[in-house]
Amino acid sequence: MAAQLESVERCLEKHLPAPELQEVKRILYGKEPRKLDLASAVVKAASQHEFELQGYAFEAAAEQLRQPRKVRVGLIQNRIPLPTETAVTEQVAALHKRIAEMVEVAAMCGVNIVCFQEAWTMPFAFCTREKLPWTEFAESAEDGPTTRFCQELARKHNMVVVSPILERDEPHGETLWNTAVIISNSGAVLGKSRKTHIPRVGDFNESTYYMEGNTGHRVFQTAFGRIAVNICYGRHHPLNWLLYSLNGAEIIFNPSATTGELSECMWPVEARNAAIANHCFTCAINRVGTEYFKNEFTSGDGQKAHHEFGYFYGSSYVAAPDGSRTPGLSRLQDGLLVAELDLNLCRQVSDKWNFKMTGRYEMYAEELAKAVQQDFRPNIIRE
Ligand SMILES: NC(=O)NCCC(=O)O
Repeated sequence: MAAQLESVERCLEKHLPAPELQEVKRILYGKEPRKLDLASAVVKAASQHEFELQGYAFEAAAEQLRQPRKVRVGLIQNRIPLPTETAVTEQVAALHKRIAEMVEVAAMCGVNIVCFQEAWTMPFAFCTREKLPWTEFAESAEDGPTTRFCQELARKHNMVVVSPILERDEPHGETLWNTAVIISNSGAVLGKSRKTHIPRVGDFNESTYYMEGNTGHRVFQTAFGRIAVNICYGRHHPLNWLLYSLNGAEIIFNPSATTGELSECMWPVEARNAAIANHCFTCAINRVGTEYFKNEFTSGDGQKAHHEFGYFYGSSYVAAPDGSRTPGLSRLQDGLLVAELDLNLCRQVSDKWNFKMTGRYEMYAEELAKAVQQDFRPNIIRE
């Protein structure tokens, strides 16, 4: 039943009278980003390929010494096109095909940096705790078929591609990782960023498959700005966002896979709060739909075994450092969200709110260093 709601914003638009709607939007979403005027050919292409297309621009004040630094990001959310029982190579090929057609439209919209959802080349099968065939979806981040596919996209469209995959690290004992590969608009692999925090909640049994990432909080200098990737569960960890920001990230992508019962009330808050707290843009992406697995699995909660692990509610959005945000993409269908970001807004908001100056990092560092010691005792004053 809940899965039938298209989006919170559509619901508000449908039911609130115009003046109240404007006021509710102002309070809930902040300054409304301008709607992008997308060419009719683009709108038609999206509709032909049966996905939603939305476009917005976040503007910054004009400055005397700096030109506007406008970059267009594209967030892609999608269902898995084939049943999970289909041969691995067929599933991957179908996903490549789907993403290629969506990226084609992103290119028509002038997108400079595109990011896909977490583990985009596969069903989110970690709930099953089975190894085969799911581990067969793992690929080399440096030269696997998906990275080569994304390199072609990057070259063809002069676009930076953020490609979150299940990585098989051959030189290190063929270990598995949850990794985002960052491909420059030149087509070169700029590097990779591994998921820092592995969930231990509900059916997200990912710790059965891979370890906490060891790539730290690296930031990638691209032709269009400095970007970082905070994969899914990392969004619950404010220090994770902070460290990408301390390393200079202007845009932090959060490719995710998360379900309604578990996290939907947290979704609109976390990435948006990170944009505010760190004076940067954040881009939250979630997959869509219900994925069915042939073999039943249990959730270790005494309930009956089941074949699905919940509804992935889409709702991808972009948040800006001034607290404003785009509406979410649909909860129900594939979608491309295009957002034009003037990166000058990051410093403008920083100069206004000064969190990087008012933050007491030395004090936090000192107290954290004590808190992780074995002999630590909480600093509680008692009568
Ligand atoms: N993929 C993933 O880390 N999901 C965990 C659930 C959540 O963070 O909402």
